[in-house]
Amino acid sequence: MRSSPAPSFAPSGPAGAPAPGTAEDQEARFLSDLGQRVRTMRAVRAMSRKMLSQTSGLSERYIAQLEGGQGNVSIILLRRVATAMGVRLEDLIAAVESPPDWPVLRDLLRDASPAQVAEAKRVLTGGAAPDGTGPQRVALIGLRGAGKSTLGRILAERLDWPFVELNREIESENGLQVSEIFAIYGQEGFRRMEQGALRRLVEQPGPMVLATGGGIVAEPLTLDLLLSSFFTVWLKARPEEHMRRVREQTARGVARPRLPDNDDALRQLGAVLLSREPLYGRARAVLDTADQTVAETAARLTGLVERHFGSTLPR
Ligand SMILES: Nc1ncnc2c1ncn2[C@@H]1O[C@H](COP(=O)(O)OP(=O)(O)O)[C@@H](O)[C@H]1O
Ligand SMILES: O=C(O)C1=C[C@@H](OP(=O)(O)O)[C@@H](O)[C@H](O)C1
Ligand SMILES: [Mg+2]
Repeated sequence: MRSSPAPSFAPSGPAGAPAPGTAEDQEARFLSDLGQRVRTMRAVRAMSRKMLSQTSGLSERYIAQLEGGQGNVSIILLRRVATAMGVRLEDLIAAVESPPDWPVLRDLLRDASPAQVAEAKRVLTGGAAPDGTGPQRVALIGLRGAGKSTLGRILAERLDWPFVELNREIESENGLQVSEIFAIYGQEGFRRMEQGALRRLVEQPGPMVLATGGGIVAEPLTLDLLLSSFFTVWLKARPEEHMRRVREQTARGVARPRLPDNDDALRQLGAVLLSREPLYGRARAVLDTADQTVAETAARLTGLVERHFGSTLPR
């Protein structure tokens, strides 16, 4: 259980079901699950222990103990950890059932059909009813160096659709670079701005190819909005390839956050990819870009999108 990439944001085990074992066993499992959730959410957000330590004020050693399921963290310190990662405290411990109707809604949703869940989400988010054809919108997701920007631009050109880079939208809306937003407002602030920018794009009419930022899958509401409003494609590669591509870009002078050139950086990238795989895997389509040239991948991506939209594409 601990070694598998548990889907984030979901409490482990059926809610309310009594856990087997003695009270001590259950408590040890609770702490271990809590630690696993902290580790997974930190990895999904690509935060090193050092970064989390700096933003939360907890020592790296303390965070390591927490993630290892050792020691009974105080609720205030756990709150600091949650705030530093931009997650809800209840997502770290278990679902908190605060609104009085929550248990009823939860039970209804658990037994609902996919169509009922989709309708409930549409009502709750104030979204428009689907018109059956679906908007001509494609979003590319994946880890840094997946090819979202490169392939997105080529795809948009071939389809003659506008190309939008979400991180550039966020930068122009807020008058700050992504790195500055992270430095000033932290992960939580960036994810809020990212969600706002995505909402505004979704409200715009017309077709679009969108290149997202690698961490867009970290915030459940943002991911849901993306999945429900775009034909999403996960551009997949191996950690070494992500690493090599980003390094080659940096060497060519392409402006992007650097990746340190060491084994630890590769290990971290691998851990981030592993933790995000269940989230990236929610895309409607997956395109493996490993051992492929840009031209080959671009041709396959264009074919994939054309097959999906079929006759609705202008000829
Ligand atoms: N098969 C491939 N698909 C996409 N990009 C590739 C491929 N092989 C090599 N690359 C290179 O990898 C880099 C991908 O970078 P980029 O498009 O900026 O990724 P992202 O926007 O996902 O971070 C580019 O320099 C591109 O030329
Ligand atoms: O993977 C990530 O956590 C991030 C990827 C970046 O986007 P790119 O994938 O465009 O580099 C950017 O959104 C931010 O620095 C966080
Ligand atoms: Mg990019």
